Amino acid sequence: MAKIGLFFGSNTGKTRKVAKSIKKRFDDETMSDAVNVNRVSAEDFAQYQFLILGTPTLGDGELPGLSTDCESESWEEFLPKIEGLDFSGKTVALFGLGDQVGYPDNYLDAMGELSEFFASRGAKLVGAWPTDGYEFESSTAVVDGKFVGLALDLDNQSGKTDERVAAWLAQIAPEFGLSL
Ligand SMILES: Cc1cc2nc3c(=O)[nH]c(=O)nc-3n(C[C@H](O)[C@H](O)[C@H](O)COP(=O)(O)O)c2cc1C
Repeated sequence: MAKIGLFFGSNTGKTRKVAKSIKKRFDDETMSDAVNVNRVSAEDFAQYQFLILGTPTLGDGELPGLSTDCESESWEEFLPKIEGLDFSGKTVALFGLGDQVGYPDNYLDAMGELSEFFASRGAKLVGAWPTDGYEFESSTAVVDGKFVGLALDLDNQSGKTDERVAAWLAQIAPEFGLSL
C-alpha cells in the first residue's frame, strides 16, 4: 500500500485532472493512484495515515454528488460511509476547485465542508493557503484569513494551476515526510 492515499470527487473532470497531475509527481510507493471516492471502500480509505483529498464545489456551495446533478455518486454519498470513523493521528491535506467569478458567494465551500468533517473527527489538517490573488465575496473554506487547503480555479485562472500545485506540494511535503 502506498504511504499517501489520493482521492477526489469530480463532475466534469477538472478535479480528476489535477489529482492525476499530483500523482504523476510521485512514485507508487509514496502515492496511491488518484482514485475517485465513488470507487473506494470505507475500509480501504481508513487504512491511510496520510490523505490528499480533492473536491469541486457544485450547486450553491455544495459537495459533489447526486443531489447536485452529478452522473455518479461522489463525496456527498461517501461521507456518510465514513462518518463514524476516528481520524485521530491522521494527516489530511485538501485541494478544492471552484469558480470565484461565477460563484463569488460560495467559492470553494465544499472544501470548507470537507475540512470541518475531517477536523471534527480528529484529523490534523495541513496545507492552509493564502487568499492573495483571488477575488470572491465569501467562502466557508476560509478560516482565520486563509483557505483551509489549496484553492484552485480552472475556470478563470487555469494558467496558475501548475505553479500553485507545485508550491503547495512543497509546502505540505514536510508534514507528509516527503522530500521533493
Ligand atoms: C452547476 C454548477 C454549480 C457550481 N457551483 C459552484 C459553487 O457554488 N462554488 C464554486 O466555487 N464553484 C462552483 N462551480 C464551479 C465548479 O466547482 C468548477 O467548474 C470546478 O472546476 C468543476 O470541477 P469538476 O470538473 O472536477 O467537476 C459550479 C459549477 C457548476 C457547473
